[in-house]
Amino acid sequence: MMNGGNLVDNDSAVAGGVEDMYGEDIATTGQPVTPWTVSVASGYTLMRDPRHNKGLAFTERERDAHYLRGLLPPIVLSQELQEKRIMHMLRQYKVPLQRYMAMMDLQERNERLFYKLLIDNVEELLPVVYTPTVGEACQKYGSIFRRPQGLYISLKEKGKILEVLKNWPERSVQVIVVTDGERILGLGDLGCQGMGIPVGKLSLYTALGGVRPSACLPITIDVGTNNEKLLNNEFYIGLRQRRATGQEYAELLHEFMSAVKQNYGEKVLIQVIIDFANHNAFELLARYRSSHLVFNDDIQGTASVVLAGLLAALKLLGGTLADHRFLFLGAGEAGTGIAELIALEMSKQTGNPIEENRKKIWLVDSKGLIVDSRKHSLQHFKKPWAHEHEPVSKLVDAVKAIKPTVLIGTSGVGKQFTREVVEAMASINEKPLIMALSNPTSQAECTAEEAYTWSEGRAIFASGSPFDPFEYDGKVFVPGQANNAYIFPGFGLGVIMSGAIRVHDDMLLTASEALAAQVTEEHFKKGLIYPPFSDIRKISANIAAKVAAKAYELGLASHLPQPEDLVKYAESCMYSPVYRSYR
Ligand SMILES: NC(=O)C1=CN([C@@H]2O[C@H](COP(=O)(O)OP(=O)(O)OC[C@H]3O[C@@H](n4cnc5c(N)ncnc54)[C@H](OP(=O)(O)O)[C@@H]3O)[C@@H](O)[C@H]2O)C=CC1
Ligand SMILES: CC(=O)C(=O)O
Ligand SMILES: [Mg+2]
Repeated sequence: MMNGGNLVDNDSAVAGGVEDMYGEDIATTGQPVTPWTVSVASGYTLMRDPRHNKGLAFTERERDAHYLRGLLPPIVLSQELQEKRIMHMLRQYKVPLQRYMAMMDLQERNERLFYKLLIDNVEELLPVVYTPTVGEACQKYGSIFRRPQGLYISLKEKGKILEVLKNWPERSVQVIVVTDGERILGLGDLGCQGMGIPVGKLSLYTALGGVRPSACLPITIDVGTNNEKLLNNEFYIGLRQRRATGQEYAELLHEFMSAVKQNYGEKVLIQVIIDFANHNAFELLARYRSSHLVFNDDIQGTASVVLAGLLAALKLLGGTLADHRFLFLGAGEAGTGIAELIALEMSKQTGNPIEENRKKIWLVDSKGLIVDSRKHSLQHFKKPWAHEHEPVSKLVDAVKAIKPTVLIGTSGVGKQFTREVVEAMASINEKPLIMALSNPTSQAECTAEEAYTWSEGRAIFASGSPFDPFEYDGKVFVPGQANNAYIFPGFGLGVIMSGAIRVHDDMLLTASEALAAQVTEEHFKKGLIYPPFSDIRKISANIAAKVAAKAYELGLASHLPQPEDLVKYAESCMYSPVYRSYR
């Protein structure tokens, strides 16, 4: 059964006013089509339809009109009271995974109530549906699995991916978030169980960026896993084989990318690539960025959010971006992605060639500082960062040698910013800027408490997963959360509302500036370099407006004419979870 509302995609209308929504008319007699039927839900079916269910909030009139009498207890609750009741219930759970499961159950039961909770209680619930709890949920996905969410495309579907896409009940998809599960947060290869990440990210596209839930499609591509524990786990939900690589992998991914374009068209559909291992992630982005509307959240989204934090932090640190020296622990997707965007912004600001700016940025990988003598054996994305220097193997020695003003952790390995490292940063800088970006919390390079204590309260600190405020020497420090969740929802909305056909680096830079502009004096006083998530819908509308404006300026926007007030337009496009009345 199809849900009502939002079924009509005007672009697919055929002559004569008949809409060929399901491709039945254009299909030849030899091509299989899906026999969709559309019906109006009522009674028990209506209550079991998460998109339309209101539970006890169905009004007396709706109960009469929709055959619900007797199926519900007599009381009628407001959505606000339902929200209060469920928040109360959630707070009873002491185990984060129980909260996660309760939230997933709610999403499956009553979608609008799920989003109302998430929007109204974003700071409390973000750590539940997103990092860190989503990490644990992925690790245990096989055991906690109830109803499947999203689309699973495995090697078994090779040659049939277009048909699989047609099984998805929504026709007006605007954002696809896809993972192959090989690098889930800093937890490594979780194979098919990585599905929790696209599901979680897309719930943020809706809650934080206002993209309609029906327009969001989470996908996991299952090419096997090299995680022995999962392969030997009887509850594992994915293909029980080692990962396909090389041509077999490339062919499946190519079929997927082509099928998506064929099924949905290239206009106004952003394919967001997340948590792939870096060797595939860079390759996919390079291969498809000129033919598809692709966005790699770990490379591009992370870069944009960190640059925003740096631009804001300059108000506390002083100087321009080019006056600072940057050292990264971790030279993968996140590390090199951020480094490149910083260098690009420096070029925009100073007019210096990007090669010059790169020299202010140093990276350490698992083998030590990236230096010119290692160039021949480096992966291609590390080569631009191989500067002249003698080899240095330990991070603390790299800190002492490079004397960075900013230290950024993107290693996926916890506890790497030791006391020695933080103290070295604090001895070089009055206000050391330390970002421990690795997720989930267990993988953070250091905790907020460690950063503040070891720097004697002088560090400016932000982390990928949230930390509670910490009191040191009578002062309360509020750690910021440097997470791409600040950027991707608003960025996606900006792309969708402008009908941008490609993602351009200038759109990332403008998103950073838009986010940095939302940090106020009041936030700086608390040591924050990001605005609070509680303002995220307003922040996302601003990011969306700036991204859309840039798309129009670059000639990449296809929704014409350009709306006059893009912030207002962004706000008007945003999904609201408030219940609708049923006739
Ligand atoms: N806060 C946020 O918004 C985001 C956070 N992240 C987090 O960043 C982390 C890394 O992600 P990503 O860049 O995609 O991963 P990658 O696998 O692409 O990169 C990891 C890098 O860390 C290096 N590394 C691993 N172990 C060590 C070590 N012990 N010492 C020094 N370097 C080490 C690796 O070295 P080598 O190359 O030699 O193997 C590699 O260069 C993850 O934990 C992820 O959760 C990612 C995206 C967004
Ligand atoms: C936040 C995110 O995208 C990651 O940790 O991979
Ligand atoms: Mg990620």
